[in-house]
Amino acid sequence: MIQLKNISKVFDSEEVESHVLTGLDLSIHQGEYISISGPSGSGKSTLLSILGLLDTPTSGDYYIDGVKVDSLSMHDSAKVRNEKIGFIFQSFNLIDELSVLENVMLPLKYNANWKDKNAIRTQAEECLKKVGLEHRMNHKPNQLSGGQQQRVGIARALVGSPSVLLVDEPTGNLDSKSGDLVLDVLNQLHAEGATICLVTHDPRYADLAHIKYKLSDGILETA
Ligand SMILES: Nc1ncnc2c1ncn2[C@@H]1O[C@H](COP(=O)(O)OP(=O)(O)OP(=O)(O)O)[C@@H](O)[C@H]1O
Repeated sequence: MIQLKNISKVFDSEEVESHVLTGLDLSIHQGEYISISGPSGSGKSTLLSILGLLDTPTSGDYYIDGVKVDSLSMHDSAKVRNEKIGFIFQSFNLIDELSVLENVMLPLKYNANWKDKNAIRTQAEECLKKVGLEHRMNHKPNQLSGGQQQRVGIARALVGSPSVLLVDEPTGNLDSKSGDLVLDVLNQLHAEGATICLVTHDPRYADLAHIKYKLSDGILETA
C-alpha cells in the first residue's frame, strides 16, 4: 500500500519559489487502479517523481507497505525503488544493444532477492508472455513496433513483482490503435491483481481507471 500524507513540494530558485504540491494526501491500496490527470504544469510529473522515489518532498510523509521512505539515503531509496516500484515511461527507455529478453531481465540483476540466473530468465519470460511477446524475446527493441516496445517496457516494470506500477503517459508516443492495446494490457494486469497509478492527459484513458483524480494547481481532487 502506498500512502502520501500532507505532501508539499516547493522548488526554490534564486528568483522564484514555486509551490507545486500543497498538502497532498493520497492512498493507493493493493490491487487498485487509479488515474491522475490534470493540465500541463499542474504537478503530475513532480508527484510521480516523488511516488517513484526519484525526488523527495519538501515536507510530508510517504509510506510504502508501512515503511517510511521519504527521507532514505540514496542507496536505500534505490533499493526500495528497484524492489517495490515498476516504472512505465512515455519514452520506452529500452537498451537497443540488448535483446528484448535481456532488457526485461535487467532489473533483477540489480535486485538482491534474485540471485539465480535461470530463475531470472524464467521470470522475465513469464512477464513477456503476460504482455503477449513471447515470440519476440530474441529480437532487439528497434526491430519492434512502438506498441510492442511499450509492452516490453511493461514486462520490464513487472519483472520484480513491484508493489505498484507507476505509468507515465504510456501512449504518448503511440498511434491510437497501439495505445489502446497497451491500455488493454494494463487492464488485464489489473484484473490479475496489479496495483496501477496511471498519469495521463488523455481523459479517455484516465476513465479506464477505477479511481480517478484530478490534479489542479498542486491540489488533488477526486474526479
Ligand atoms: N526542477 C524544477 N525547478 C523549478 N520548477 C520546477 C521544477 N520542476 C518542475 N517545476 C515546476 O513545477 C510545476 C509543475 O511541473 P510538472 O512537470 O510536475 O507538471 P506536469 O503536470 O507534469 O506538466 P506536463 O503535463 O506539461 O508534463 C511547473 O510550473 C514547473 O515549472
